Amino acid sequence: MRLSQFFLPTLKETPSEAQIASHRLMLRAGMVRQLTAGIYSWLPLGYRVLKKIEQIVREEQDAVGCNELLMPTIQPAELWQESGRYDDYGLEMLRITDRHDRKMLFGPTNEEAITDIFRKDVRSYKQLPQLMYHIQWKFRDEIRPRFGVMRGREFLMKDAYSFDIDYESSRHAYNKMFLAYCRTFTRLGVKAIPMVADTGPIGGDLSHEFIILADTGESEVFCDKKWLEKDLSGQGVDLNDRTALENWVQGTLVDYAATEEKHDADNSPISGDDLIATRGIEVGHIFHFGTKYSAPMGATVLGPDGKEVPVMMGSYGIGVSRLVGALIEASHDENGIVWPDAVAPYKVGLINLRTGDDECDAACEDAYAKLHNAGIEVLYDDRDIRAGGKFADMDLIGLPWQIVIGPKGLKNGVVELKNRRTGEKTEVTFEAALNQIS
Ligand SMILES: Nc1ncnc2c1ncn2[C@@H]1O[C@H](COS(=O)(=O)NC(=O)[C@@H](N)CS)[C@@H](O)[C@H]1O
Repeated sequence: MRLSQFFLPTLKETPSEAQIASHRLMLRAGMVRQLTAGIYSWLPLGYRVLKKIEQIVREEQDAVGCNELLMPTIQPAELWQESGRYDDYGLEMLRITDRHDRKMLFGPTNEEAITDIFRKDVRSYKQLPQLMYHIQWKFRDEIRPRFGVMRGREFLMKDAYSFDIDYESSRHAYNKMFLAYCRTFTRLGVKAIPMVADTGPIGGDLSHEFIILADTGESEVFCDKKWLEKDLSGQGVDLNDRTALENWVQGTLVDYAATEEKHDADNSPISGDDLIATRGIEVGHIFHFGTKYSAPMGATVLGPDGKEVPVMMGSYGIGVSRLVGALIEASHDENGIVWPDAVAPYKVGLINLRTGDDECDAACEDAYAKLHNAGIEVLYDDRDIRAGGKFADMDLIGLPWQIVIGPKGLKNGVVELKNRRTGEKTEVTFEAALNQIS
C-alpha cells in the first residue's frame, strides 16, 4: 500500500481525553476515531489489526472443533424474559422498540439467542456435543466508558457456547476452550494468565478470566511469579483424550492466580517475593453454568434412558476489539506502538528519503514491487514530506521492520534496515534486507 493513497490521519499531539498509552497511541496512529462516548470507528490501519486478531481467534476456535455461525446484534426481549435476565441485566442493556412497538435489545451477549437456536433443532443426546461460536458486535451501556476501545459500549467479541449431555462432557468442552485460549493468546504474542474468577451476570459455578498483566489494567490480580515463565502454547495435547486434557489444564493451573474478588490474602498459598500483586487487562472469560439457561428455556434432549434432560452449557468470550488496545499496552515504547509480528497491520515500512529524486523513486518502486512479489505486506511512505516526519510516523504506527532508501545509501548499493522492537539499524543490500524480513 502507498501512503499517498492510504487514509492514515496520524496526530503529533496527544489527545487530552486519552489517559492510557493504548488510547493515546490508537488515536495518534490514526487507528480509530470516537463517534460518540464508547463507540468507535475503525479506520483502515486499526481495522487491519482488528481483522488479524479476529482471524487468529477464529483459527484456534476452529482447531478445537468449534462451528462458526453468526447471530444478529438485535434480539427480541421475549428470549431474555424467558431466561429471567431481561430485568436483572440492568441499565447496561440498550433497550429499543421497533415500529410495531415490540420490545427489542442490542445484544450484550448471546446465551439466550444461541439456546433458542439449539432448542429448535436439537432433540436427542445423539446430536450432542454441540460447540458453536460467532464473532459479533455487542452493546453494553457502560456507565463510564473509558480507555478508548478497552472499555467501549459497542465492542467486538468472540463468544462461543457449548451444549453437552452431562457435567463430565461439559467439563471436556470447558477444557478444550481453556486450551484454545492459551494457544490463541500465545499466538498473539502475549501472556494471558487464567485466573479463578467470579461469574457475575453470566452466572454459573466455574469460571476463569484470562488476564494480561499491565499496570494500567482495570482488574487487580494476584499470581505466582512462576506464571511469567510458564509455556502456555499447549502444543501436542490430545483434545479427544479427556483425561490428558484435564491433566494439562490442572497442570497449568497448579500455580496460584486469582482476581481480587477471589483472592484471600490470609489463605493465599504463596506470599512475599513469590506473589505478584498487580493489575491486569481481562481479554477472555470462560464460564461453566450448567442448566442456567437450558432449564428455563426448555433446551432439553431425550437422554439415553428415554428421559428429557436439560443440556449442560458453558460460554466462552474473548474481547477481540479490547485486544487491540491490550496488545498495545503490552507492547509499546516512547516512540509509539511495537506490533507483535502476528498482528502487525503491515510487516515492513518502506521509507523514501527523497521523494521526487528520480533515482530514489525508481529504487523504491523496485523495492516495493519485490517486497510485494515476495508476499510481504509493505506500507510505502511515498509522501513528499520531510524525512523526520516519515521516521516519526513509521515508529508511531509500529511496523516490525523499516527499510530506508536514500541517495547516499544508493551510491553505496545499500539500504538501511531497522528492527522496530530492538531499534537496531544495519546497512545491507536490499536483497539481504529482503531475506532477513522474509
Ligand atoms: N465494555 C467492553 N469493552 C470491550 N471489551 C469488553 C467489554 N466488556 C467485555 N469485554 C470483553 O469481552 C469478554 C467477554 O465478556 S464477558 O462478559 O466476560 N463474557 C461474556 O459475555 C460471555 N457471554 C462469554 S460468551 C471479556 O473478557 C472482555 O475481554
